[in-house]
Amino acid sequence: MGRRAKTKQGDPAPFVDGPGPSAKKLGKRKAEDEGPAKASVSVKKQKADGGKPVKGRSTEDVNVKAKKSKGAAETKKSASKSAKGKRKPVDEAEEMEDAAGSTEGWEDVDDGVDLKAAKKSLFHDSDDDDVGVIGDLDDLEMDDDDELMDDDLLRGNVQELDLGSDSDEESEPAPVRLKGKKSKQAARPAKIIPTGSDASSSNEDDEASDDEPITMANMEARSRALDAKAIRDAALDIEEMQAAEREGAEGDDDFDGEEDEEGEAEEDEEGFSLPSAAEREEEMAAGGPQFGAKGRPRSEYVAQLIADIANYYGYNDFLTEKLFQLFPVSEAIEFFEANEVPRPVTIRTNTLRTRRRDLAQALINRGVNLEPIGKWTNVGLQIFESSVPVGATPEYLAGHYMLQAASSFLPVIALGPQPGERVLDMASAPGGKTTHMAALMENTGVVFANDANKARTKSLTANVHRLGCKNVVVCSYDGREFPKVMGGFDRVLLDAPCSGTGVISKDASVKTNKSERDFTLLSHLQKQLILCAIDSVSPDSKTGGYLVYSTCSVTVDENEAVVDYALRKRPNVKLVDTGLSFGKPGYTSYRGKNFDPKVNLTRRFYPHMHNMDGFFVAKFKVEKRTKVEKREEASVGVNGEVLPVEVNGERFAFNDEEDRPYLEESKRKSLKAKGIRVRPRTQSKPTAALVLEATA
Ligand SMILES: C[S@@+](CC[C@H](N)C(=O)[O-])C[C@H]1O[C@@H](n2cnc3c(N)ncnc32)[C@H](O)[C@@H]1O
Repeated sequence: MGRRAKTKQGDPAPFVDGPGPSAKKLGKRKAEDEGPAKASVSVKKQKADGGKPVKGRSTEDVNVKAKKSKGAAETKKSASKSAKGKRKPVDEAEEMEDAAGSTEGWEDVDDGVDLKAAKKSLFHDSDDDDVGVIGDLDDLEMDDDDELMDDDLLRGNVQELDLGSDSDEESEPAPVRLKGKKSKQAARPAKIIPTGSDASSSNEDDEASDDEPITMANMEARSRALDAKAIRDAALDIEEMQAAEREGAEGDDDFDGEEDEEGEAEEDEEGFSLPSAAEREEEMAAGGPQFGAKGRPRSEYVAQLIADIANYYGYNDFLTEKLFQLFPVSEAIEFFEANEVPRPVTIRTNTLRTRRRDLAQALINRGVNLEPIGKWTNVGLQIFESSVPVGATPEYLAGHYMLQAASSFLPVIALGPQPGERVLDMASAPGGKTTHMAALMENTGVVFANDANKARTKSLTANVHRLGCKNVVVCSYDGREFPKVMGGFDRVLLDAPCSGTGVISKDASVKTNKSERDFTLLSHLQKQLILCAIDSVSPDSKTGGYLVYSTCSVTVDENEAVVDYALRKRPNVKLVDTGLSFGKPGYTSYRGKNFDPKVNLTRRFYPHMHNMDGFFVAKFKVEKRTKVEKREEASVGVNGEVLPVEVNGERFAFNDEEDRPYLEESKRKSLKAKGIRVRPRTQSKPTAALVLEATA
């Protein structure tokens, strides 16, 4: 059983503008980043807390606790703030601005607003009649970050949510209600939160907990702490081995068994003896240097660590390895750990209905404790605590805001739709990004909001109405039918169906229900969709000619590999800068596979680094095709074409015959979703016939 099943989640950490995590803690990758926030997570810190986050306690609190021994006074101050009731958000926002020496990020709040007069309203019992997601997920069980925010969050107190259970899409939505005054979130620190991998604080706590006698009450916690320590130690072992390997490679000249003047092998301070030439020969004969216990190669340690992570966090082995491979060892642990912590609750101001400062004031008046998300968005607000259900306030019902993950703002910001344009949102339900685009376009031009899953277009339509978008046309086609259905768009957003490995903190089922085949099929679908998306963009557009491809997944097969594939298949497109001020550059090479160097213009976002859902954004400019360009003909239809795909770095082509049942099943579901009657499985027709039926 995974760790999630054993623990309740703590409260989310805030987004904090500023430099990314220190190089010391997260290595070079992090030092380069200037993310807006840092997830405050750590296996080490959890050890001090018995190996699990305490319910109702934020990660900041965990860190505050870490500091307690050093600064009890500071913590008391926070606690007294909390005891007095809700904090004064704007005062605190001002404090933060002062600290940052800037007023950006809160620029649209009236300075003179008397927020002390803010009063609490009671909406605890209001029913949210917003339309939740109805019906099944699409064929490939797409994960949908926005939906989880705007629909799933409506089903209960976010802090009480059992994130380990599958969301029930049919269930009656319940209003979101964050914790009220009692929430320990009020004690959160206002600055960048030190990572839990802070060795000094962790050690203090380690010692304290080890000294305690073992009792029935603390036994379980201690056991979890030991598990966490084992994983951490294994990670450190592997890092040491990697360092030793690197040193070995670099210092080969010094490491050839040369003896010093006395004829003895060099010894380090701890009495380590370098192997003699004979020993090394023996070692090489046995298959190369062995680390750790004699006869145990590094790969065994890595395999053991992966198995431990899978067991501890409750992932299947395949996905654990896939995710583990994305990062250096210690960062991988941070990633897995961050997936155990909910991301901050965020809302997007609907500028078609209100301004952020007015919305902020209205919500503050209702007892909501909030702040701007960061300088990179002028419409986002982060909710820290609320005495009212934020999914059922009058402002929510009147469409003044959308409950939306911060990461979901990114592709729309990158796309930058302009007033008067013609835009396609190829996979749009439940409409978080569609409604954002409609607002940026000031309700002018037209947004075609498409989704293959007809059932999901109901929540899309409901959101379009609630937010007052008048320039949206909802339609339901398989995205691969574009541009045949319609083309010539100024801009296209393909927020592709994906595995959801970036939103594991919201949907823990991803940990166990994704297999290698899922990733192969998803990558295949994404490649088909991206070519159709490219072909739907008008290269003649006077104002645009752009495509943004995004996913809420962190795997390379669903991101860089898809982008690279599109670049190879469509010589008339090029990658351009996303315009996003933070995020890690995409991989240009991964596990022996090299991508187009321009893939470094794409951006990756991580829970452990940016305190937002894992996300990927790529922006393309579509240009006219020239005659000289020899278009590598892509097989993008739905009738079982051969497409090269990557699985674990290896290329192979789809076998039409083998895949036919999957393709047919997929088509069948798609037709059913459109309300078209399909024959029972036993009498299913060949795929080609099904396609004809679909287009008839
Ligand atoms: C990540 S979600 C989209 C979230 C949406 N963009 C938003 O911001 O609210 C992916 C969507 O793709 C849809 N989908 C799956 N396969 C599709 C296809 N072949 N064509 C079009 N849409 C598809 C799913 O029904 C799902 O709603």
